[in-house]
Amino acid sequence: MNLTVSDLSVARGGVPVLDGVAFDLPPGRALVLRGPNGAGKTTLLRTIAGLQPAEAGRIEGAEDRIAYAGHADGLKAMLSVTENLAFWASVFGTSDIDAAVAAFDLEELRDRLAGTLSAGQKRRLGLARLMVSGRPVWVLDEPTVSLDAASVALFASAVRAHLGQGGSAVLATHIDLGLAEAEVLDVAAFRATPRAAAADEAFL
Ligand SMILES: Nc1ncnc2c1ncn2[C@@H]1O[C@H](COP(=O)(O)OP(=O)(O)OP(=O)(O)O)[C@@H](O)[C@H]1O
Repeated sequence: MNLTVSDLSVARGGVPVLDGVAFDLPPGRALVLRGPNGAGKTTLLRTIAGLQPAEAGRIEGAEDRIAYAGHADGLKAMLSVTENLAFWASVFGTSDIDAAVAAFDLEELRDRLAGTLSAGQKRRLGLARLMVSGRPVWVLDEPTVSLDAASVALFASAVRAHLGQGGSAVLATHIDLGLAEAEVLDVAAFRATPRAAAADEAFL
């Protein structure tokens, strides 16, 4: 099933950010969002993930199919690495955490409390959660922040494996992950024009 976005308008804090966003993402493909700081990548990803409503337009193929990883890792500090992943496996109704532990090189950290991990280790654990979710569409906002070169390579391999298994991914990233099969969407092309009516109201 494709993730299809049509004529989508998104806003942040009541201010229009993007208008007319459209793409069609089939299984096995990745879409990389580009654009300068403040262009609207996070706002678009949050809307696709269902964390905020769209102003207009349609999103098809998203419901119950998305695993979202945003700026916050969303970890439980007082649970171990294994317990965090087991918790998420129970939330998503899956059971296998071993593949995610191996893919993100977490074996030696299994019994460590998440709160005691380094920033990059926390990020690896947060990303490992994507695999545990079993969800086909990964929506990722700057997933490589805090990762060293080796961890970026692990992450890129995990995304490639996910695509190879028929998954898909929409991700905002400023670095090249070497995903040859990825398409690029520059969100700056969809910049919303300010609504004149809203500005006029200040002078009524
Ligand atoms: N919590 C908020 N409340 C109001 N406006 C916000 C909020 N967060 C972001 N914005 C504004 O919304 C617009 C889009 O921001 P967004 O975070 O989506 O951009 P981005 O492309 O992800 O940027 P970056 O590359 O810096 O992460 C910007 O003008 C920003 O200042």
